[in-house]
Amino acid sequence: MISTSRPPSINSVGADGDPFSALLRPPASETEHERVARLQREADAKRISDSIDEELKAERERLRKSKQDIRLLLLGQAESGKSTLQKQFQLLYNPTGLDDERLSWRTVIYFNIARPISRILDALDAFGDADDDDDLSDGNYAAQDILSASGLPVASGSSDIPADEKSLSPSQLSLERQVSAFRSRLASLLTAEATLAERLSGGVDVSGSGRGSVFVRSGWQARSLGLPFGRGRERTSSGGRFSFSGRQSGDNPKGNEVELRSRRPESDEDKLVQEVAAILSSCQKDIRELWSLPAVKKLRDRRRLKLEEWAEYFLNNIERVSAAGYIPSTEDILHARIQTMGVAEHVFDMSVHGRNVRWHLYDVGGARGQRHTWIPYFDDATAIIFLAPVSAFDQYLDEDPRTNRIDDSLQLFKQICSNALLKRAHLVLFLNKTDVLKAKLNAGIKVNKYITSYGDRANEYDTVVAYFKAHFTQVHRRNNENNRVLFTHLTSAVNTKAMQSIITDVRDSIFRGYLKSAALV
Ligand SMILES: Nc1nc2c(ncn2[C@@H]2O[C@H](COP(=O)(O)OP(=O)(O)OP(=O)(O)O)[C@@H](O)[C@H]2O)c(=O)[nH]1
Ligand SMILES: [Mg+2]
Repeated sequence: MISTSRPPSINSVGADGDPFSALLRPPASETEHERVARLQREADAKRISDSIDEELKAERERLRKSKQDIRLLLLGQAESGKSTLQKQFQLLYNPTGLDDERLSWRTVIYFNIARPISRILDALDAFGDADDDDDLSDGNYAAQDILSASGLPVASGSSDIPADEKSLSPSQLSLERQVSAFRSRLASLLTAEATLAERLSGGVDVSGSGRGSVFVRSGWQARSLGLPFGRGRERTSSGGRFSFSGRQSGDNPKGNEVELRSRRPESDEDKLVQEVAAILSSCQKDIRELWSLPAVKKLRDRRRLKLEEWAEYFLNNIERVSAAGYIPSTEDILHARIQTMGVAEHVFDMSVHGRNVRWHLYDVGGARGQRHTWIPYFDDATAIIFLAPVSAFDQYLDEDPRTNRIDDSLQLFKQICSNALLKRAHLVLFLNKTDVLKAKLNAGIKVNKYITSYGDRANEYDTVVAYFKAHFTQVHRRNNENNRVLFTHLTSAVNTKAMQSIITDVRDSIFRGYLKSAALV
């Protein structure tokens, strides 16, 4: 048996020759002045040590609490509507946040107008008024291909219109001359397109972005309001995630928002926006004329020119959007298009059935080149909303023009359903852009022309939606080891009224699952 003696008390160590005690003891020759300095040093060291202990305790508490946070991933291919859905969450849970950003959306909206105008002119140059019946599988891709091969000048400021024709309005000239006249009259807007793109992207060029789309990181709002990137509403957490804050003010001091407002008028970015606003208002009539040109309608009808839904929306609203003093409406912001780069985190504090829970929404970039950035967010995801745009049956990926968008969505959904890291996450599917689907079917676009397996089923909304829904459900069923329930909604992410009730439904079902799993832990 081992016998131990009682350890010496701290007061007795010096006396029994303990070496540590001897080291800690002040020298016998210590003067009064040295003693005061030593005591001061010891007090300082204790204060620092106490504050480190406090920080560690707070960090442990923050981690403990954050484990109880809900983490919701918005996943889906590019253009599926993830950022639009995030805006709907913002409208519901942090509406003032959207107000703060309202003016900065002008940069995006002006870009969303300048880009399609340049595409319309390119398509007119390439195809003119040709009455051929060539029906291409994808007008945009083919048009782009032909355009790049044709080497046509884009956005040229000069024109070779004879002086006596210059006073004529474009509609009074032959189509070729009209296009040339439009290019000349819209030259400053066409030039502004590149400057707006540069301003939005902060000079970051992402390869494979297709059709010259502009990718932005979260925080672009601050940049477009004249703040250096990384200030204002953005912060980078230790994990390198970008985030916007909702209601809470912890890492988003109110002072920054005040600064955002007060600095806005002098910024260079603002000058650019004001210049483009002036250009737009001066060439509004030409834009309207170009947009209502029969040759443009013909190109669209013949699918030689496929404009995205946001391009049509802003061109249809050009009068209002290009009016002096224009301030984007909430609907305009919901329609504005800008590609997400990486992962943007948005934090909302929500009270659900009397319980306060912090929600982290992760809005990811959906283009193929962006998908690798999703993985670090998988292991602690509480829930996923997967968005599949069902209107995209006649579209192909910008990143890979041979892949049909619906096909890509199904492949991606399969990967998400079968991913081991995500197997415990609550799964919600939004079959989105149902309004665009309806419009396409009403315009007579045939599903079976793009998706041969559709066969001779009726080309009407209910049948088409049921067909796509069955495919997604089947993918889920075949990749559902955990017998996880799939919650499906038919959505139009730009429809605020409908979305608010769907979001509330989804929020409640996620919250119920969250409470259930918390009870099991
Ligand atoms: N009409 C209509 N437009 C929609 C709908 N959902 C999204 N959009 C528009 O489609 C465009 C693309 O939507 P985003 O939310 O930016 O797409 P995203 O999934 O975030 O795309 P990435 O950031 O590239 O991954 C925007 O102009 C939206 O306004 C919808 O249901 N109906
Ligand atoms: Mg996005």
